[in-house]
Amino acid sequence: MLYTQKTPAEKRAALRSALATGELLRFPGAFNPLSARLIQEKNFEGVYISGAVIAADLGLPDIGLTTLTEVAGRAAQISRMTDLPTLVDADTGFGEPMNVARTVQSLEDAGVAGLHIEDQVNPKRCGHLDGKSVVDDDTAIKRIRAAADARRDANLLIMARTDIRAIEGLPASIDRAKALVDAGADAIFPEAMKDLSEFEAMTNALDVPVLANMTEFGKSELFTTQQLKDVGIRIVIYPVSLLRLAMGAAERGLDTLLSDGTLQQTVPDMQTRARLYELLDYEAYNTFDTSIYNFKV
Ligand SMILES: C[C@](O)(C(=O)O)[C@H](CC(=O)O)C(=O)O
Ligand SMILES: [Mg+2]
Repeated sequence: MLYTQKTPAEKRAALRSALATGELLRFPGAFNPLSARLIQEKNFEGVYISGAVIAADLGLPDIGLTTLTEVAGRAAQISRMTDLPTLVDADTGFGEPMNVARTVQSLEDAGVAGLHIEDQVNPKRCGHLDGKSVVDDDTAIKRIRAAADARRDANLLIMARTDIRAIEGLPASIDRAKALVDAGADAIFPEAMKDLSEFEAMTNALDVPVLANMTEFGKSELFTTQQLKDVGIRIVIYPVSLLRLAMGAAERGLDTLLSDGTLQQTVPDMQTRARLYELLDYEAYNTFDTSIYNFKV
């Protein structure tokens, strides 16, 4: 009832131990707090909180327009709806290294289990678009060092994302990832890898967990969990997928309403009232309420 039964510290410790097993952890992106509950019910290992989704939700392109306050607020709403560990997209960290430190503490307060900070210059853009640029080694390292130093819970996962692959190629991307691990990154998110062999080169070169981004309509093919596991990937995100599915269904529904004048035909595609109430745990609230009114004096 209400929300998660686990503290952020417990979820962070759980993520650390799950990563230590060497299994592949699947993190679909929640597009709202309720969808995080769905992800948990379906037994995924974690919930991703996408910057692109937060921006899109506000009607904004994903070019660094959202603020730390907005991202931390959404991260808190989503994290408190699930017992699963959450991983949040902190973009470029919202400023200089000092700002990165504040970002880390704000997101830690929001209850996330981990976050990633990327090496793009501001204004950043979606990692799967062309025309990105990245900062130099020194700046990228300072961001990660500031992030690692700022956390108060040693289990908060600091993941470094590098966007350098699309600009300077795979070897540069491996060098950058190694430098970011030396700077204190607990895990690496190599953005826009071209194929499976590139993911494999990355996992072979590093001693820390590597994330694969299975975003649709991007630069990487949509590999299966088995394929990713076989090349040593330890976390996979489906950042925008649930939003795309929901918005696709919403658009088709609106078209049906326009053409038919009723949504009758679309009802079988809808989540039922019963299923919604189940996800919301209505029953528990009922019981709670009844127990109050059954109180005998
Ligand atoms: C992972 C990502 O950073 C996100 O914000 O979800 C995006 C996803 C996308 O735009 O498809 C990304 O840059 O890959
Ligand atoms: Mg993003």
